[in-house]
Amino acid sequence: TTILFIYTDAKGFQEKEIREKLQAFPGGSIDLVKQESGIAVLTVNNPARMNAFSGSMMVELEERVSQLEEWTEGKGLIIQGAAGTFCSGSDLNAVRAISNPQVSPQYCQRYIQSSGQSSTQSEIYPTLGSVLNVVIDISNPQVITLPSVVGSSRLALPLLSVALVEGNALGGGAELTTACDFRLMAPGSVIQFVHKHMGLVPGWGGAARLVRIVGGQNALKMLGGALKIDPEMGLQIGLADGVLEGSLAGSGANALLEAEQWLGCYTTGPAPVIRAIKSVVVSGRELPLEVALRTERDVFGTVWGGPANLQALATKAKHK
Ligand SMILES: CC[C@H](C(=O)O)C(=O)SCCNC(=O)CCNC(=O)[C@H](O)C(C)(C)COP(=O)(O)OP(=O)(O)OC[C@H]1O[C@@H](n2cnc3c(N)ncnc32)[C@H](O)[C@@H]1OP(=O)(O)O
Repeated sequence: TTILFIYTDAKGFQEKEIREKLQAFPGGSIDLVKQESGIAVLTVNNPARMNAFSGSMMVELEERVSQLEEWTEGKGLIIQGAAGTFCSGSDLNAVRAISNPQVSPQYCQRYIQSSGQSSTQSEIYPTLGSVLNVVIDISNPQVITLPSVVGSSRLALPLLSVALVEGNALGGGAELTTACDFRLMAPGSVIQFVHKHMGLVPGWGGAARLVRIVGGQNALKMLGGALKIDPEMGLQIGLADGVLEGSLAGSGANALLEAEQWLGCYTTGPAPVIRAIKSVVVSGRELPLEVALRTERDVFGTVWGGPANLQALATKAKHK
């Protein structure tokens, strides 16, 4: 299965073992609603901790992404946080427990053994990060399966994805926003890579993606200054793709409606065509040119002569 592939492929970790370790830190949920419109909504739901990621939520995220991979009618994905705020990163209670072997000696011992690390406390924290990295990076919301004709491995979900940022996206939450194609910010919202204040750097792939989104100069400033990026600054540096209207924002339902309308501009049309668009753009961005060109030709072959193409030819469309 996909899950098995993910976990066994990643540094030799076994699925069951990793699941058990993460499940030792429960709380919250990752909720998925697939809609008729072809747009799914994924909600990071742990409001008592400002939607921080518990261990069990990591496991659920991977499961939801697998479900999205199997959703062939899907075109778009909105990732939001529950109760008007996005995500405050890792659950600090779990991080503290793992950083202190006296709180959870058995867990730490097993963890250290399986990861081949030594047992000093300073090595335990980054080790947790690498487990989270395995889960987030490989099952990040951009992970896609290219059409089988390409014979390629997973790159990203074949869905156009948006992070709907209300309230705060901090630490790992800021990293999660970068795993989406687009970011929409509500008035008053903040994206902040607080890693420096935690004595850290991003470890979930957030730095590498951030550089691609805003460029090296802006990424250095954002990480170096742990800058609070508001919607205006977000637009200015290209981190935000849009700002929600003040009149609609503030109520979760309205913000979501607005995000759906915004995303609908790009997902209107037949699913195979929208998914093909995502595939050619991701392969163009992520793969070496020669491979990307080959991929594009193959993806083209999946829509050429397809229903949408034939219908367009039959209607003698004018594009003005
Ligand atoms: C740096 C990367 C690293 C990784 O990759 O693993 C991380 O992501 S570490 C986590 C980084 N995030 C933080 O440090 C967030 C810390 N929290 C805050 O700054 C504030 O709580 C804030 C701004 C999110 C919200 O402030 P506000 O005043 O509106 O609410 P409270 O502070 O009263 O928060 C309510 C409640 O939520 C708990 N909380 C918030 N964030 C976390 C978290 N990341 N993990 C666990 N719990 C969290 C907070 O402690 C409060 O709980 P309570 O029991 O009511 O005291």
